[in-house]
Amino acid sequence: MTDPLSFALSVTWRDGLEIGIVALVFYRLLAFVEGRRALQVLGGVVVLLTVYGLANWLRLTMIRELLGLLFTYGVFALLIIFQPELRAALAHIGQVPVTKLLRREESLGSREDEIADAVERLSRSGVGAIIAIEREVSLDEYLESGSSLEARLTTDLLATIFTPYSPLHDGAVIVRGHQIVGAGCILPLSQGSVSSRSMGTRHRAALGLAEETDALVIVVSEETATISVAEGGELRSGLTPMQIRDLVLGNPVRVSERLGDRTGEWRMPKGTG
Ligand SMILES: Nc1ncnc2c1ncn2[C@@H]1O[C@H](COP(=O)(O)OP(=O)(O)OP(=O)(O)O)[C@@H](O)[C@H]1O
Repeated sequence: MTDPLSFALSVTWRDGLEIGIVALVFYRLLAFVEGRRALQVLGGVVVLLTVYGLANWLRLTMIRELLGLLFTYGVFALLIIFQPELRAALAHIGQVPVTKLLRREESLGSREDEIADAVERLSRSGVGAIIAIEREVSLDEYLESGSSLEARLTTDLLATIFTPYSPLHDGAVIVRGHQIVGAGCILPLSQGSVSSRSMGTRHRAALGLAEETDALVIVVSEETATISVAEGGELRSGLTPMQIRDLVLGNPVRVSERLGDRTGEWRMPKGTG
């Protein structure tokens, strides 16, 4: 048996590098699934693995065999269930920093001000809107459902797009950097269990995108003029344009009313429906 000293001396820089890389991959993986439904399923898998380990240890052969079968076929089921998350994760990996640098816009205006002003204007005039701001995970697949644009992001343009009867007012606007790259886009509806039958599709779509990607999704309610934000699988309501500005900048914001939570249960802002 090797003693601890000779073991420590046998550790090379390659071992350190490998441990570092594996730790980083696990950390990024956990950070990615945090707040998504994958985390809940991961919890279920851990419970089943524990039961399997116990059954193995206690030699409960029938339970062990049954769980073995479940794991064999469960892999295929998980691949189908988590197809959107896997796609998002692969897209995330594919976005190497070089392509990100190339994408940075040449002129850096204050997009947070343009968006906050637009949200304020839309809310004041009771015009419904949904604005998805792309972050690390590409929103290209959702652009396909709407109209592609290459327009500089301005308050006026955002307000114009969502004006009722405008051809592009239905659906979401997608913002990438300082550009509006899509309008009239259809977002995935949240899979969360429905606790309010009056829940509207606009808020459900915002939460759906926030469950599948790391996008910041801003919603202005047509019915209540409430400003909400879906982010990291959570929907928060009752925000001010100033708070929207901070969130676009990436600053944390304290919000009193949380409508959605990480269990997938959520309800609509008071007074809707
Ligand atoms: N999947 C979707 N992706 C993007 N936008 C959507 C989607 N589904 C609905 N919408 C938008 O939401 C509008 C319908 O909103 P609805 O009244 O059902 O939702 P809501 O959450 O109650 O919002 P509001 O409070 O503004 O009424 C549609 O006209 C469309 O513009």
